[in-house]
Amino acid sequence: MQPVSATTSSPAETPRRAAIRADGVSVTYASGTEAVKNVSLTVPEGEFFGFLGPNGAGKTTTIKALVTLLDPTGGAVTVNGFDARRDRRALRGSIGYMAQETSIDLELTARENVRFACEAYGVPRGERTARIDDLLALVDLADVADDQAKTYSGGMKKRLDVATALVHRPPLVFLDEPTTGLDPKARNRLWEYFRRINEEGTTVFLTTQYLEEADQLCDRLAVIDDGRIVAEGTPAELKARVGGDVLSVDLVDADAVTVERAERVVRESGLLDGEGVVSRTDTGLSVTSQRARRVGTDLLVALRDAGILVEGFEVHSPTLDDVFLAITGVPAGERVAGANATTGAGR
Ligand SMILES: Nc1ncnc2c1ncn2[C@@H]1O[C@H](COP(=O)(O)OP(=O)(O)OP(=O)(O)O)[C@@H](O)[C@H]1O
Repeated sequence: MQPVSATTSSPAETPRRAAIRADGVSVTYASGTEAVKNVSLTVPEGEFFGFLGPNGAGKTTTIKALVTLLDPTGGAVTVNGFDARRDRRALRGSIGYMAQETSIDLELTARENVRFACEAYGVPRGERTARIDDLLALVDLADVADDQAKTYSGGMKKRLDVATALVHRPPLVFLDEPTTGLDPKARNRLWEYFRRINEEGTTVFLTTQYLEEADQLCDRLAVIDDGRIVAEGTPAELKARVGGDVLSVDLVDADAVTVERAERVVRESGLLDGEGVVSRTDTGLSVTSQRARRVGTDLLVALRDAGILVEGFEVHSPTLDDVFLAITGVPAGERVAGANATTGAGR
């Protein structure tokens, strides 16, 4: 293995080695699309790291550069101490990768799929049977291990995908939007496995569009938008960056003209004292401010005095959805070309 540099954490902790290190990584596709622009990040061993971003932000392209499925046009990648250009084979052997598209063969049973993965990853013959049984038990597919994968639900197929990515017991696993399209129950079940794997020492790099998923699972997050990392920190740090509480106001008429008028009323009320952020939402407004709790009622009165009917409201501590809205200007999971609905209240 190549020597790896250590990452520093709090002075009291022993510095952990970096499982992933990306230095100024850029990827421009042949079409000219600059999908990833000068991305640098370090993930220490043992961390559960989340990589968030809206559709087309560059998450999959970054993951592909990290797992050597594509060569960056600029920058350097080191994973588990292996340089992505020089030690490609060794790097690949040291990681698990669950792609967005399934890699299982639907005609085969779960057992056959995992056995096939064992062969592909060179798991010693004598260890295979026990390894297969362990993994199928881990993802709760032991009872249906001999049924063809085509008879499985979406959640079961994803769980089989996870099992095949783990056959060689990699110290680091990349999960690219592993729960997209699953119902909440199936998603929760996968979260349990991911947690368990991480608790047993596996470093996890997860991309997701689901902010609750990131909040539930991740020690630390980076947000990518339009190919650039725009925020990084623990979920708590990112929420603190929002700067205050959030007043969500649902309007009776949430048409563009009324919402714009409501936004103007809030901004010109003087109640926010020049700080805070007012964002338009599908149902009305979101007002993020240190003063949201104190002046919430007065803002509602100002709207009523302007003839704008309020259907409902609530004040809450920031969630990652609010972080996302504040950073990228669009609600999570939405990408509106050319639109930026966030405006500073005092501007
Ligand atoms: N093979 C490709 N050739 C050209 N452009 C591509 C290719 N793959 C992705 N892109 C473009 O690169 C940008 C980043 O795409 P990428 O798939 O990395 O984003 P993402 O954040 O993973 O999105 P999603 O959440 O939709 O999967 C997008 O503009 C996309 O259209």
